[in-house]
Amino acid sequence: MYEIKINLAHKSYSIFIKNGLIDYIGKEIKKNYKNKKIAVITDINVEKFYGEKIMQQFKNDFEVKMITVKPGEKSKSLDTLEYLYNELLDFEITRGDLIIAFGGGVIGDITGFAAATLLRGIPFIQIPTSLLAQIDSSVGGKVAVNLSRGKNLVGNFYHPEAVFIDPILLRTLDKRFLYDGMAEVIKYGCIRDEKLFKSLLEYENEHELFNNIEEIIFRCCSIKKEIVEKDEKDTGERMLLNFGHTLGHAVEKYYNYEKYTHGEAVAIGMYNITKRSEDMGITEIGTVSLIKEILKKYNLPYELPNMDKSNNIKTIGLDKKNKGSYMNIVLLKKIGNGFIKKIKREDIEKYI
Ligand SMILES: NC(=O)c1ccc[n+]([C@@H]2O[C@H](COP(=O)([O-])OP(=O)(O)OC[C@H]3O[C@@H](n4cnc5c(N)ncnc54)[C@H](O)[C@@H]3O)[C@@H](O)[C@H]2O)c1
Ligand SMILES: O=C(O)C(=O)C[C@@H](O)[C@H](O)[C@H](O)COP(=O)(O)O
Ligand SMILES: [Zn+2]
Repeated sequence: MYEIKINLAHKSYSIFIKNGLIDYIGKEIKKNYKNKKIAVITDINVEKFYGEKIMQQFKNDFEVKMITVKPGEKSKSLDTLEYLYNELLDFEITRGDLIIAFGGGVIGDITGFAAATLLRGIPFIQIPTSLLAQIDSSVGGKVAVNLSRGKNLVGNFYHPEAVFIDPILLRTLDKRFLYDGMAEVIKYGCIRDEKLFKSLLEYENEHELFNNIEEIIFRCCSIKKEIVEKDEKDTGERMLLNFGHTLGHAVEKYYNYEKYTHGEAVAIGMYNITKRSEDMGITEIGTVSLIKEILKKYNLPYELPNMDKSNNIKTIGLDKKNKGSYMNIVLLKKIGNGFIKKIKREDIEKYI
């Protein structure tokens, strides 16, 4: 079993990674939690595959309730949040109990935000089930819901008590969402780890990728740990994790979260901002062609769709990396070497 400890000034917690962990997760949780109510929040797809399995783990030792929402980004909304608050209150949950986020990034983000805010904070655990959630969203404490104006506009930093990752759960993941997660894996390679990037280019097939998935998850979570420990609140280095997201979030929102998944939109964002920065002489020549090659290999889009530019600029105006009249954008010097560039708001058009 891999264990990665996240050490923050105010809290520490562990990420456990092991094939088959789902089969004894109840025992692991029981080591630290007794006599508690547990509310498991999930979506319909994950419930279909693993609902019974997870309930089986808790039903003898805890009073447990499963709360299920519709799958997909549209569920990361204020309406779903209110539904969750009501279900949790019907269960008479208290701050002495436990909430479990059991699903992909959508479930992790909304459950984390509900846990952060209901009764001013209830402890929660992440059991991520999609690749994206296992390598990115379950770690680091960013929790949020979307508003109609944009992504993650209402949120908080609220860390889980622990993260339990079982890569075997990825076997039932739809191929589209496997690649969706690969976009964020590629992101880590771009900003921090040329070796990871190159190995992703070299895998001959999906079988080889799956053979290495536990290590890939470990590597991505380790990079995130290093960055989050230095800059938990996203005021500096953590912004690197937002590579491709300035434009990506605008693309997702422009199509009302229906046309592109988060990872697909981030792929478009990474390619297009790098194309511009390479043209401007900021990024080493050849970088964008490597990004194109890797995105094509993992069935990810890269071309910017024909969108209304002024609408995009308006959405980007709400990006959380903005500070007053300045924006922070994430660019690459080359593969494996990301940096943050401070630009004037009016200059953003040059980069997107
Ligand atoms: N908090 C963060 O740091 C952070 C980081 C990256 C992304 N995010 C957020 O994460 C979200 C995207 O996450 P996602 O890609 O996991 O989307 P998702 O939660 O919608 O999951 C993708 C799909 O896979 C299904 N699924 C999940 N696990 C499965 C399994 N094991 N077997 C079968 N089906 C399964 C889900 O039902 C869903 O249909 C976005 O909202 C994004 O903004 C947050
Ligand atoms: O953990 C981070 O920091 C990230 O930026 C990770 C991103 O992959 C993720 O999509 C995050 O939710 C984006 O955050 P936001 O601050 O741009 O809303
Ligand atoms: Zn992301």
